[in-house]
Amino acid sequence: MSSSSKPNLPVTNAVNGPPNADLVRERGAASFPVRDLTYLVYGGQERTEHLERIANMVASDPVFRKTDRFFLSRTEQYRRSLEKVRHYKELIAKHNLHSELDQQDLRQAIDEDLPIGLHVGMFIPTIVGQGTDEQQKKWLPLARAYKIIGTYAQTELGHGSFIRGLETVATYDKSTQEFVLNSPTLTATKWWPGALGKTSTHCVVFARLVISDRECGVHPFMVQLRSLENHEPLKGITVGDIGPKFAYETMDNGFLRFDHVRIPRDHMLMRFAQVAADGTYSTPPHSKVSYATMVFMRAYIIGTASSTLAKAVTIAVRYSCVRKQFPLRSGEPEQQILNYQNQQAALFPLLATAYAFHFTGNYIRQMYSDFVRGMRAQDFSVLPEMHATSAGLKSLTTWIASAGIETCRASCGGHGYSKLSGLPSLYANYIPACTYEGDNTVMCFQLARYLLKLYGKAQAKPGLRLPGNVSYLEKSTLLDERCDASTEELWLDPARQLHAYRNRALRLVANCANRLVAEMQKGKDEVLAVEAIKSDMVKVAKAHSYYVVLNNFVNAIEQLRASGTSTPILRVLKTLCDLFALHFIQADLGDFLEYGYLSSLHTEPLHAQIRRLLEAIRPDAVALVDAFNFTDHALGSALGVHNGRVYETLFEWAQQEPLNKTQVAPGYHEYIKPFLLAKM
Ligand SMILES: CCCCCCCCCCCCCCC/C=C/C(=O)SCCNC(=O)CCNC(=O)[C@H](O)C(C)(C)COP(=O)(O)OP(=O)(O)OC[C@H]1O[C@@H](n2cnc3c(N)ncnc32)[C@H](O)[C@@H]1OP(=O)(O)O
Ligand SMILES: Cc1cc2nc3c(=O)[nH]c(=O)nc-3n(C[C@H](O)[C@H](O)[C@H](O)COP(=O)(O)OP(=O)(O)OC[C@H]3O[C@@H](n4cnc5c(N)ncnc54)[C@H](O)[C@@H]3O)c2cc1C
Repeated sequence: MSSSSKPNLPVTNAVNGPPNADLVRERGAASFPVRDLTYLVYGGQERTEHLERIANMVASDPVFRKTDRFFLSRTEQYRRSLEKVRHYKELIAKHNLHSELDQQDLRQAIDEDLPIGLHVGMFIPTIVGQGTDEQQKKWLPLARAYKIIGTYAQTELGHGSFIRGLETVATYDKSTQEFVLNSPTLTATKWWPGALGKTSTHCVVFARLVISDRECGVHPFMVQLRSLENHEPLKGITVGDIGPKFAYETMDNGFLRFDHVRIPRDHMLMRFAQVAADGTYSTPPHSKVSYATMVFMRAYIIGTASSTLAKAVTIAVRYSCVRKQFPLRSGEPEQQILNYQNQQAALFPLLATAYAFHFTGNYIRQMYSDFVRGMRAQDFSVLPEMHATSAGLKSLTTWIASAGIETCRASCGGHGYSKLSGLPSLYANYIPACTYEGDNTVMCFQLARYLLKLYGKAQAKPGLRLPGNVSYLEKSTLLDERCDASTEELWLDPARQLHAYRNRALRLVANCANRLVAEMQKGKDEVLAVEAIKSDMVKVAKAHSYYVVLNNFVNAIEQLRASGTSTPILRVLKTLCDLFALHFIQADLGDFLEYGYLSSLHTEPLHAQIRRLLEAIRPDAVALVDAFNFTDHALGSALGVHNGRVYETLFEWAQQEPLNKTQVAPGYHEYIKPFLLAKM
């Protein structure tokens, strides 16, 4: 079956001409209607077409061009991103894109780490989440109209993960009803906040509140940094850019120091904790409620892992269909490299994972909106589950996506190493997601601690009912059960796949809990006992998060089946889900073998079934990446162009290299000529 209709996307940036014949053939051979899968991914036909209109507008707009980015200096890249911000604002006005969703769509289409990312992603959400109604009324209209530009300044030179260790102080001065912000040490310097260095006029600063020498913990404060007239830093404020980074050149990550800067009392964001005029402090209803913006951003990051990985896989799969190396036998035509099993084994599990993460993103969005509804009604009961689940999923998805982009790059051979492949910058700009919004390892501890607690509770109180995704912790009898997937066919049973993931997670939790007890029996207190099991805690968090991802993928397919999704689409999604499930068992086989859950009786059919799944996906691989519907602008890759004119595009883009502006190299006269022409 061929695609039901052609995607309505322009082929920008790529060199025009007849499309690559192999890609055309692959597209014609898809077993499912590609367009329908695109609608499924983006939430229906109408929404897809709306996104395409925005994507087309951006892709054909010269201000948003990306192809020159590799040849610009850091300062030029920052200036260009400001130009894009200005144009983004002009387009909002011109096309009446005033809704939050429209603006999000537009930013996504622009596809760059713009210096307003923190303004939109953390500054405004913190005002919304932590500000009183009056504070929201005062700052939100200004922020939404970009009359002020803000960021989220929490991390310091000396502390990021350990928020309670922050050193910036906000001392309440009752006589003037002001807070005095101060950076008492070098390590108290705010360091890293995006757009802090050069762009922001304001920021939400996290500082330790001190009232009459009493420490009241870390709280958020609204602080103006720069003049709204001339952008000069205000008195007492030292601010600047932190300098060169691994990548992320368009973002002015900054430093910030306060020298006894005074702000009015109503600049503390007081939705949950308050300081009255006389200095009376009211505690928040939950001690971690001021961390809520981070939970929001973690949920957002989980949602973007799918699209980021999908971009890398799209580039690598398309290129692997165009690229040919070696005939199988002499005299035969050369093979597309995607026909090689090793290439499929590298790329198809990542393709499956990009789809798996799509459903994880839907799940966390739903969980987050339930949580926000609860918070508005002063119900914080879901916070621990939301925090733990999002911390674990943020870690797993960003780790897999980061490693996956690198696998895609390596799978493109030499051309993958060229920046023109788009993969090096995709990787370099994405990997900090493993660090920001909570170092992944530190986040894993949070989830593991939550699971260990619930496991302990379930052990102490048989019959206790735990919430959905953690209910398996009640069932210690699961530990005695073994895998019975002794044939290839049985490995395709979702119940058996989930059983394996649940069993592994429970075993690791139980093992960790036992080790904790054993360490304490050796005489350690609980704190030191936890230190002795920390690497196991990371494994626990990952194992649980894998289970959550798979469970959601399986459930999503069931829901799609129930809502009448067509058989070809269900079939291909089921194949991807199977590959996701089996690949990550194969990747962590030791976990499953160690406790005798699996034996060679099961591993042989497991490996064989994975090989069959790779073969099953091969004819649909191009259609499956096409269904993500990226424009050439979004991919920014000479290897991933929709028309497959890879070599023509690479050649043309390389001509832009500044070294090619002259035939004779700069430096020739000083450095090459002397030894070439030297007498022997
Ligand atoms: C949809 C539209 C979106 C628009 C987006 C626009 C585009 C945006 C693009 C932007 C791109 C991305 C840019 C990146 C920007 C990056 C920003 C940042 O990095 S901001 C800084 C982030 N910093 C961190 O994440 C720090 C990590 N550290 C922590 O979170 C915490 O310190 C800690 C959790 C590690 C420990 O906290 P601590 O206070 O020390 O608590 P304890 O460990 O003692 O735990 C006590 C207790 O509290 C529970 N807890 C901890 N945190 C939370 C929480 N957040 N919520 C609920 N509960 C929490 C913990 O589990 C313990 O529970 P207990 O029951 O006692 O065991
Ligand atoms: C690109 C980028 C953008 C950022 N944007 C912002 C921003 O806008 N605003 C902002 O406030 N911050 C921002 N940050 C800072 C970021 O949030 C922190 O860097 C992050 O939270 C990690 O904290 P850290 O740097 O203190 O790492 P550390 O905690 O110092 O981690 C170093 C190592 O120590 C390990 N470790 C730490 N604690 C423990 C422990 N208890 N047990 C065992 N191991 C441990 C970690 O796993 C890690 O391997 C940004 C960072 C980057 C890279």
